[in-house]
Amino acid sequence: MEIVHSIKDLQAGLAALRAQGKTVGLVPTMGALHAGHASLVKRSVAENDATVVSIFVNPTQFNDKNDLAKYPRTLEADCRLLEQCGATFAFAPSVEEIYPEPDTRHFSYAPLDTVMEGAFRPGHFNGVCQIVSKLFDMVKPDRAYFGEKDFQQLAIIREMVRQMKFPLEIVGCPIVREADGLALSSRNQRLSADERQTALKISQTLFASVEFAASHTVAETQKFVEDSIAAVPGLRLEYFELVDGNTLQKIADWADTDYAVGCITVFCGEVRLIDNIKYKS
Ligand SMILES: Nc1ncnc2c1ncn2[C@@H]1O[C@H](COP(=O)(O)OP(=O)(O)OP(=O)(O)O)[C@@H](O)[C@H]1O
Ligand SMILES: CC(C)(CO)[C@@H](O)C(=O)[O-]
Ligand code: BAL
Repeated sequence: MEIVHSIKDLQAGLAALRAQGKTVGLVPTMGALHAGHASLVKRSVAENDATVVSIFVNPTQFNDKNDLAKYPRTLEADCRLLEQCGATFAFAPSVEEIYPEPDTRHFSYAPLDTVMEGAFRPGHFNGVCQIVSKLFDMVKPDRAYFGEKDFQQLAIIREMVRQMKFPLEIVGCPIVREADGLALSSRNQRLSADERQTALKISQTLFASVEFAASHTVAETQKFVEDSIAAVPGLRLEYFELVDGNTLQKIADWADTDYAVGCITVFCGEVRLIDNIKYKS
């Protein structure tokens, strides 16, 4: 595996592969890699001749400076994991390399990007689209891999690709969880041992809500989740929304969709965690 920091070096390496007719997969990340990321990388390695993994804590998608400052950075360990997964390039650019001047482009995919994370992290998806579109332009991948843990992000990137006609395939990958159910997240590293136990209630509540939903209305299921989280000291619910998985609009009745998804964001102490779950129709 080659570790590259400049766009020029990355593109030189990619040109050599392209000249041999090789396909390229791209896995965009912000580093602090874990088994969730590894699942995306392994899938790309299996489906493409070469895999680029970008490691870049993208400042334009952070609306909270504290969150940006505290985001874990573990480049050496990340590169060891990527090597084991069979990645071809780890692309770890500086902020100046990616944004030599401010990116003034504005991306708007309303109503997909105005609800949930879009409402609580103003500008977040604009920043995500800025960096992801730059990566698509730089790498020109055949396929790009994103996790379903960031469910709304995946929907917005699919819409960006559709509208901007990027000639690539977006591959959504299932959420990887700890053995006890907690969704893997780089931000889990910031949890104390006690908080880690408390955070477990998030996935447990989602799993329980799927069983509950089988014999209750959407409104009752909403209340079940809200009450379950409120009953846990140390957790603060930011939102829980039951939405159509394609439109991301709230549903009022299970019959409104055959693809219902519950998206949740919870503060565990100071750490903001997200998760989601599908409901059977
Ligand atoms: N547990 C997981 N299962 C599957 N994919 C995941 C998981 N965690 C992250 N990903 C995916 O990895 C890619 C990079 O995500 P990112 O670097 O933000 O990691 P992260 O763990 O989601 O970090 P954080 O949630 O703290 O921002 C995204 O496409 C994301 O959806
Ligand atoms: C897609 C992404 C790498 C863009 O910075 C980020 O939003 C993430 O890690 O999900
Ligand atoms: N995984 C989404 C990146 C972020 O939280 O900014």
